[in-house]
Amino acid sequence: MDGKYILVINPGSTSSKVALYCSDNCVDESIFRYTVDEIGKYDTVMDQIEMREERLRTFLESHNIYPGDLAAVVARGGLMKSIVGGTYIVNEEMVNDLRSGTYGMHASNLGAIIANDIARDYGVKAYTVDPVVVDEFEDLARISGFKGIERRSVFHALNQKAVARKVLAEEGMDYFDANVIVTHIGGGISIGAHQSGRVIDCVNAFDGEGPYSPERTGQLPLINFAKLIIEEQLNISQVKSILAGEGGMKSYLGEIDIQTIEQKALNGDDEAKLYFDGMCYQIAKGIAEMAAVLKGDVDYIILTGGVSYSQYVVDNIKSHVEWISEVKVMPGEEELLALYEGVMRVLKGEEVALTY
Ligand SMILES: Nc1ncnc2c1ncn2[C@@H]1O[C@H](COP(=O)(O)OP(=O)(O)O)[C@@H](O)[C@H]1O
Ligand SMILES: CCCC(=O)OP(=O)(O)O
Repeated sequence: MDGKYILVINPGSTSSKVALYCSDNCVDESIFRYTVDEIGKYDTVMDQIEMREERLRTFLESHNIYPGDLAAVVARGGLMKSIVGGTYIVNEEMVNDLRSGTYGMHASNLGAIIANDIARDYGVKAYTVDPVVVDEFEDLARISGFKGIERRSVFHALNQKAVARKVLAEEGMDYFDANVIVTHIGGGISIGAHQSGRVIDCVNAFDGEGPYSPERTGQLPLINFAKLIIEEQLNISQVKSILAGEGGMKSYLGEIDIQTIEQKALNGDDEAKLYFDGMCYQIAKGIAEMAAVLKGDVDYIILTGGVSYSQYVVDNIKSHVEWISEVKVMPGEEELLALYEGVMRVLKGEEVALTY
C-alpha cells in the first residue's frame, strides 16, 4: 500500500470535492463548484455522473495516476437504507439502491457509484464511510405524528461526527462523554443532537424538516403545500424536486450561492436580507429544538458547512442561541479527511469493512 494513492470523492449538491492522499499526506485537494445553470442542465442527479466523473478522471491524470497507482477509492455515501456508522465496501446492492433512488435522490448518491466505476477501472475496491443515512435515533425521535409515516435520520453524518470529535478534542473532551449540537449549513442544512457519541435525533436535511436552505424548503405549512400539490396536479418527482432542489433561497431569490446572496443583503437589497435573515432565524429555531432533545445539557453548539464561513450568519445565529451554550465555529467540512481516515482504518486492519 505504501507509495500508492487513495482517491477521496465527495459529491455535494452544489460541488464535487476531491482529494488525493499518499502515505498519510494530502497530495492535493480541489473543489469543483457548479452554478445553478450548470446543474440545471441535467434532468436527474444520475444524469450528472458522466460530467462529474470526467472531472475526476482529468484530476487523476493531471497527477499522473494510472492503473496500479491507486490503493482504493472512497466516497461519501448517499441515501440508501438506514445503517449503523462505519466503513462499507461498495457492493452491487448499494449501487442499485443509490442509482434507483429508492431511499431518495441526492448528489451524495453519486459518490459510491462514481467511486465504484473508477475503482473498477483502476483494479481496486471502492468504499464509503458514515453515509448520510447513519441512524442512531432513539425510538421517540422516529414518531412523526401520523401512523405509517416515520421520521428518519438523514444528516451530514460524516462531517458532523468529524467536527464534533475535533472541537471536543481541542477542548480536552471525549466525543463519547460530551453532548453537542452540530449544525451543518451547506446546500442542505442538518442539525444533530449528539449525546455521548450518538446522534439521538436530528433536524433532517432532506425530508422537508427544519430550516430552509439554499435549495431546500425545510418544513412547510402542510395544508398549503397539500393545496398546491392538488391545484398544480404535481407528481411525486415534482414534489420531491420542490422540497429538495427548487426550494429555499432558490425559490425566493433564484440563487443558491450564499456568498452572492450575502453580498446583496449587505449592500441594500432588502429582499435578499429578509430571506438571508429568515434562514438564520429558522436555523436557530432548529438548534433550540435539539437543545430540548438534550434537556439543555449541551456542552457546545458547533456551526460547520460552507455557509459557516459567513461571519454574518454566525453572528446572527449566535444572537439567538448563545443562551443555550458556547458556540464554536468550524467552517467548511472535514469530510475528505474523515473519508480517508475511515478507509485507512480498514486498509490497516484496525477495523473490519462492513457489508451493506
Ligand atoms: N465565505 C463564504 N461565505 C458565505 N457563504 C459561503 C462561503 N464559502 C462558501 N459559502 C457557501 O456555502 C455553500 C456551500 O456549502 P457546502 O457545505 O460546500 O455545500 P454542499 O457540500 O452542500 O455543496 C454555498 O452556498 C456557498 O455560497
Ligand atoms: C442528504 C443529506 C446531506 C446533504 O444535505 O448534503 P448537501 O448539503 O451536500 O446537499
